[in-house]
Amino acid sequence: MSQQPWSREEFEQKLRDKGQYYHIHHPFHQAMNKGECTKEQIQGWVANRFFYQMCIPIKDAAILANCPDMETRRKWIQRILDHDGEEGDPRLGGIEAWLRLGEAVGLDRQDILDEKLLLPGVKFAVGAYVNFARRATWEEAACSSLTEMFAPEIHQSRLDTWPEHYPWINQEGFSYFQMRLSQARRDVEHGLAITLDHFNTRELQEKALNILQFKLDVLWSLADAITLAFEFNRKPFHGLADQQICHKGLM
Ligand SMILES: O=C(O)c1cc(C(=O)O)c2c(n1)C(=O)C(=O)c1cc(C(=O)O)[nH]c1-2
Repeated sequence: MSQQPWSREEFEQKLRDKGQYYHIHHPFHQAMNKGECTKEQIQGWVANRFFYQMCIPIKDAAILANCPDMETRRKWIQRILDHDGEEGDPRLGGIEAWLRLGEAVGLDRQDILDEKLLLPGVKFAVGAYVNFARRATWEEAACSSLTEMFAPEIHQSRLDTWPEHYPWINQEGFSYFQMRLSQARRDVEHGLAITLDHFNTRELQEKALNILQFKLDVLWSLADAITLAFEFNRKPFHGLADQQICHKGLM
């Protein structure tokens, strides 16, 4: 016989407990927030995280494409506008704000766009997330966005520690982290409501926890790839090529 579903409150708590595996606990993120990273390491993270940034609206468009519910689409579409920015709106979209963070840490905007520092491991991790959103149901894909429950804390910790640890970073670069504090909280409210409503048997609730773990794995793998390249100096094709090599497109 199948087990009783957890109550809404118990289920939400189990989702929130997954925060113990959030990338805020990854050694690379911990080092960044303790001021232990070099300029090259910060640049490596910013340039690679940009790929995640670029793919978020593509992932959200995939969710919209799979969602027959107009009310949900009306709310979900805001996520795309948050990242792409709206025409005529002086507020920055997330992608532009991230490019400015890139400039603030001393990177060239065109180099970021040309993926000069992008690692294959990061592409694979982010690609897995986008492809999951394409293939899964829209409720499952919405559930996978719930790592955002834990994101305001990591953005806030950067705002709290980076200006002191990395005085060479131009302060204007931090506006992305500031922006996301409120945007992530609003997104979570919506994503969580969808998840708590849809995953309403014990089997489905366990599936939701597994989906959230998948997304935690994506973020952890991304940080692992960056660690190998920028902390242990083992970029792909180390010893075989002078410059960084990575395929383009093909996702
Ligand atoms: O900097 C971070 O550590 C971090 C993590 C995450 C996340 O938890 O997936 C997101 C973001 N930032 C972020 O800025 C963002 O816009 C975002 C959207 C999503 C998503 O899954 O839809 N995650 C995240």
